[in-house]
Amino acid sequence: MLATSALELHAVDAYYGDSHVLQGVSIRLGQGRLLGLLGRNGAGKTTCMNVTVGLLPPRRGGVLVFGEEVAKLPPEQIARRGVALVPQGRRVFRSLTVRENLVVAARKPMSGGASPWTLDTVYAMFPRLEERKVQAAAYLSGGEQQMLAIGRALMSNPRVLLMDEPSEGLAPQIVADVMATIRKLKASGLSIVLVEQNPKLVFDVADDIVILNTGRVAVAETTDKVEHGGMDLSQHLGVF
Ligand SMILES: Nc1ncnc2c1ncn2[C@@H]1O[C@H](COP(=O)(O)OP(=O)(O)OP(=O)(O)O)[C@@H](O)[C@H]1O
Repeated sequence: MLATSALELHAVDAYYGDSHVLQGVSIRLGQGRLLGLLGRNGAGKTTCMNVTVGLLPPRRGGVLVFGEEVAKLPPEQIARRGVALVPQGRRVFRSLTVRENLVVAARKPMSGGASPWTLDTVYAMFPRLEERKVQAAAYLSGGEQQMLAIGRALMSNPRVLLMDEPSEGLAPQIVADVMATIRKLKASGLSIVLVEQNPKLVFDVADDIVILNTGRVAVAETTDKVEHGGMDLSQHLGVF
């Protein structure tokens, strides 16, 4: 029998108004694994994140967090169960200081979770944030804002971390830093979904890959199979 998944979307149908955006989407994230969620612009990746955190309740289907059904719960209740989102575009609180951004997100870990993240451990991971702790987030560079968005999610001591295009708009060296951070988080045992446009970035860190194409799962395989299995990915991802 399979071990309980960290996260499972089961036959999810989701709509924006009349627009049927996710059509029977099933995704399984194993505990301690990193799943790369790929797909072209508009494929439905962010919508999967919104469904998972309760911002867009699915019309049909289930969302299970460590085996517990959460699809009908409000976002706050889902966050309490240990799901944190690093949203696309960072969305830090621009008028708050770095420290305030982190403190407002603090939450005790669920019992049995990994060792707790605190201001000190977040600053140890991102020394740059400590250097800039009294600055308003609006004055941070894009890379620093991404560190802050990740640090803020960690302050909630999640069991499942969702990252929506964390490399977007960043210079290559900063992207490399973000990917190194993601590797460390995976090594700490966190279960992670990494949404990306760039398959090469994902192939480097992911255990498993799901590719969405116009709201449906087109591919769900191990990274090794996707990368070396001779699949034709161009129909789902374009040229890369
Ligand atoms: N708030 C909304 N209202 C109506 N339609 C939306 C809304 N947000 C997204 N959509 C539509 O839903 C579909 C899926 O969008 P989604 O943002 O999930 O895609 P994505 O794969 O994350 O793409 P991107 O890489 O551009 O972020 C698209 O057709 C998009 O136009």
